[in-house]
Amino acid sequence: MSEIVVQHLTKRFGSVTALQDASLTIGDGEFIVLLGPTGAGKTTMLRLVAGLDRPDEGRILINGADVTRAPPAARDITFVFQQYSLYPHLTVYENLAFPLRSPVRKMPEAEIRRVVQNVAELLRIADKLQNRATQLSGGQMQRVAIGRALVRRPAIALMDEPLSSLDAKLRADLRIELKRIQQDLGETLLYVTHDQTEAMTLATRIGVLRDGHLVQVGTPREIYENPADVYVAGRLGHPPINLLPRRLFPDFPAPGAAATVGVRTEHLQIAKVNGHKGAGPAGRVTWIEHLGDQNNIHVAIEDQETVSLVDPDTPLAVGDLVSVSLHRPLFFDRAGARVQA
Ligand SMILES: Nc1ncnc2c1ncn2[C@@H]1O[C@H](COP(=O)(O)OP(=O)(O)OP(=O)(O)O)[C@@H](O)[C@H]1O
Repeated sequence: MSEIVVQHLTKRFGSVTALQDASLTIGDGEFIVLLGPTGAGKTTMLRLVAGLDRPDEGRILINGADVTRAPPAARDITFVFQQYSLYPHLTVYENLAFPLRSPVRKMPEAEIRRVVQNVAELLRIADKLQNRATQLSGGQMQRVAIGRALVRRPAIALMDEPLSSLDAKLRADLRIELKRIQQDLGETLLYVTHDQTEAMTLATRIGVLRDGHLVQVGTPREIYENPADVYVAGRLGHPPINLLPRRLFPDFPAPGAAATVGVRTEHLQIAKVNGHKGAGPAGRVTWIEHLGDQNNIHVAIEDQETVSLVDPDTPLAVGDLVSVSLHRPLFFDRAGARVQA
């Protein structure tokens, strides 16, 4: 069992506050993804949990023990970085066996063989065990790096954009495998990315960071459907959520404080109107993107550009007049905070 508690962590670098009062509890077997743009504080949080940096304020507990001042080696953690960090002169087998060979563990060689074989099979690199690390492809190397982090069953494995240096196809394959392995092993993970697809598909919970603040923590579905503010709403969804002034929808019931209406592309529904205007505000089709399985229809409502996701068979052309209807809109006040309907 593992539980990692991060309490009120603050880290400053000179005049920059990289992390401000961040608190998070990571339960056993959770896959927590920290999501945010560059400079948001994701790596800082990871490095503090790893013990590579010391916080200015706050505490870190791993399984009840306060490790805030403990060096990395004294914490029950492993990490994987963006760049492969294998021992190039060793074979894949030796790379995987290395973390198990610590003098403290005294693991018998037969047991090491069994564990390494098992992880190699999970990672689908069992046929590469005798290869040197340098004889592997990028994807295989990163597989081994992930295997090496998981092989000794740490309290928590920390991963900083481990898939970002791989090409898109490999990244998608390894993403699925990483999730499968994490589930099979019941591993606890803290994972940093700025890729929303990784966050949505890997995480049991996502922590959204902005300017050093952990602004919301929730399941991918909670973050997508129930964002705390305009910023979080804009982090997930591709194309991004439509953010429109309230005045465009005078007939739509909305809370008094609502200044902005947020509508996801799949919830902005449009219908062609012929001559007479339909219900709701009218818009004009300005651009059509054909994606194969769906079309992104760009619609101008007055001076506002919006995007609607429609079935590719819908007969629409640039210049068409459409009526616009909103489903499950989100409301935000002037400051961008969520206002409940
Ligand atoms: N060692 C350092 N010295 C000075 N400033 C730092 C240091 N490490 C991080 N920072 C600053 O702290 C802030 C947060 O950085 P951090 O690396 O945690 O962001 P990030 O969300 O991981 O970004 P990225 O996606 O680019 O890795 C940034 O403004 C960064 O410039």
